[in-house]
Amino acid sequence: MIGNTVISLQNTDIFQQKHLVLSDVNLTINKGEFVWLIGQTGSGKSSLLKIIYGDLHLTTGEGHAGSYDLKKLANKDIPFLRRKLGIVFQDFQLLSDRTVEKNLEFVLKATGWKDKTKINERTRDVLEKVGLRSKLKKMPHELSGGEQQRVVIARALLNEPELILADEPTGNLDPDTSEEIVMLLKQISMGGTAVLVATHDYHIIRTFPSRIIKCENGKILDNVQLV
Ligand SMILES: Nc1ncnc2c1ncn2[C@@H]1O[C@H](COP(=O)(O)OP(=O)(O)OP(=O)(O)O)[C@@H](O)[C@H]1O
Repeated sequence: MIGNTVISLQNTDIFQQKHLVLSDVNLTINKGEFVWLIGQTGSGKSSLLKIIYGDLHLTTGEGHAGSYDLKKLANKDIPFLRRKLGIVFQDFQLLSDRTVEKNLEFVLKATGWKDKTKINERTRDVLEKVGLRSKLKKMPHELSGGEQQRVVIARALLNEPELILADEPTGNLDPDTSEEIVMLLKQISMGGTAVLVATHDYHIIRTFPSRIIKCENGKILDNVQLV
């Protein structure tokens, strides 16, 4: 992280298979900020997230995520970059054949944690943060949709990320549960972790007003007002 800046993209073009999706992107996200990301389907939201977590390669302009220079990112750096990012995506679901505890332990071990006591403590700490300490031994199918999403958020918090990236985190949830999930993400941002949330749900944005960035006509617009 350079100063307060967690994400910085300058004059960046974003491509999918040589097709230019977003051009001349300029975006800065600071520590503790909560930012909504909107745009019609196919406008480039996922592509923007992919540049940030190293799934698309940055070839033009400048880009930094935490202390990582996205332009110089080598394949070997990607797991380390992702440790600094908490990822809450629908296609990064929980392992259905393991308890909540084992799901979290799996990620800790995969990211280099070895000490059993520390793994136990960290697992319980993050579940406490998301209000699910009592669900440690449950299987994912024994949890509600909202509780499963809380476990996904707990998993994203395991390695104390500088930024949480969330893609439609409330997509399958009812309005009350959606509000609880966004409230939790807001609390996390108030603790200093930046949070970037892609959503199509304008109702939830109006309930929790915050900075909005929008993908539109191949550009990123900043500080957008909803009409
Ligand atoms: N793997 C890919 N190969 C080629 N083109 C792609 C690929 N993934 C996405 N695209 C194209 O890039 C553009 C932006 O897609 P992207 O997934 O970033 O949009 P989005 O705003 O996230 O859409 P949604 O809201 O539907 O998730 C679209 O025109 C899409 O067809």
